[in-house]
Amino acid sequence: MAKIYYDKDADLGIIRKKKVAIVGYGSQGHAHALNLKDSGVDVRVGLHSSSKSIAKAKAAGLEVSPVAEASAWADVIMVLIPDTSQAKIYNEAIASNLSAGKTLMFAHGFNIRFKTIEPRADVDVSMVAPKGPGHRVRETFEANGGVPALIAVHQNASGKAKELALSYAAGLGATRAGVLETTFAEETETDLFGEQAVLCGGASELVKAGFQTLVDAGYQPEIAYFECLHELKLIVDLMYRGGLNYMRYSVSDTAEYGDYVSGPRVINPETRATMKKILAEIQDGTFAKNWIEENATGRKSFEGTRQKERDQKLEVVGAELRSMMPFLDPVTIKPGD
Ligand SMILES: NC(=O)C1=CN([C@@H]2O[C@H](COP(=O)(O)OP(=O)(O)OC[C@H]3O[C@@H](n4cnc5c(N)ncnc54)[C@H](OP(=O)(O)O)[C@@H]3O)[C@@H](O)[C@H]2O)C=CC1
Ligand SMILES: CC[C@](O)(C(C)=O)C(=O)O
Ligand SMILES: [Mg+2]
Ligand SMILES: [Mg+2]
Repeated sequence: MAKIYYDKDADLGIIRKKKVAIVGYGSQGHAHALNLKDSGVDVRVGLHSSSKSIAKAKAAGLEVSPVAEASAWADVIMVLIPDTSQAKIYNEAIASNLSAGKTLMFAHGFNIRFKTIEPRADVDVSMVAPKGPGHRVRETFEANGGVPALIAVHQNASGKAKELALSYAAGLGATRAGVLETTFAEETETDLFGEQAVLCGGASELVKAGFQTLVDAGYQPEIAYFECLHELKLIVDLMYRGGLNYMRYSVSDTAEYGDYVSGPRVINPETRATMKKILAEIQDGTFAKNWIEENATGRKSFEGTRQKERDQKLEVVGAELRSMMPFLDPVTIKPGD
């Protein structure tokens, strides 16, 4: 049985007595910094001098310092820059400011699991990993809710690493939803698998393949967009509230019958075997090695794919349709974002 912690299990007073450096002000960074600040925690954001996030963080009322300075000032250092930049920044600006008794924290176990960061033994190393995108971590907190999170302790020099991680999770709003205890290895492997096979890779390819099948068969792209992307959110919202059972209760019996007979033909034994292979490549370090190598050699393949994906017909049609639905608060991703 998973060990799950809620508000009543966490002491917010622990993190309120600490100085917390949030390194990075992107998707997770802005959410952690602002939620903790709103929870009464003494927060400072650490960014490099040419960072385009400095202005945003200052405009939100946060104090900003270079990463080394923020790390020297802090008792707790949360690393929230991209996974493949963390080892370099850790070696250049954090390690020498990480003295005995301090706490180093992560929101994903990648660099500890794959040993690209190996902190000194006399510091605590822990993780609070939200199970949701950073912008949702902030929005849900502002609506008095929370996004669930995983906590783990890699080094417990003080003997109090878990209590501090739980307190941090409370400041973030995660104990309102549930905080599950895990290890760095379990978080890293399940998170990478989930985003690749289901949440990002699996869902995107499913949407693209459905859209393309309809368009190739001569149906209107706008109808294909509404059918395969827009309505997906409405369906997933039902799952979010009541699981597959509530979704199947709400859709027609015709849709439910189609779900049972056709779903297993899309996600078939071959797809399941591929999922196992993807998991094995995460576990044996192949995925991490390839991703680190891609970054070290200039991200050519990644950037090329990103551009192609951004320009595809599904995105062009979708942007047009969303612009007619201001109530969705549509977002346009521009080059450089
Ligand atoms: N995205 C998410 O929702 C989730 C992320 N995580 C984990 O959280 C961590 C942070 O991810 P995420 O929030 O997506 O990161 P982002 O890509 O959003 O981080 C961007 C921030 O990092 C700064 N940054 C980028 N490169 C460097 C660098 N080389 N040196 C210093 N600062 C840099 C950027 O500064 P600049 O202003 O210069 O751009 C910006 O402030 C990762 O470990 C990730 O796995 C965990 C759960 C969900
Ligand atoms: C699903 C992607 C994620 O793991 C997340 C938002 O939880 C990430 O790495 O961004
Ligand atoms: Mg995740
Ligand atoms: Mg992830």
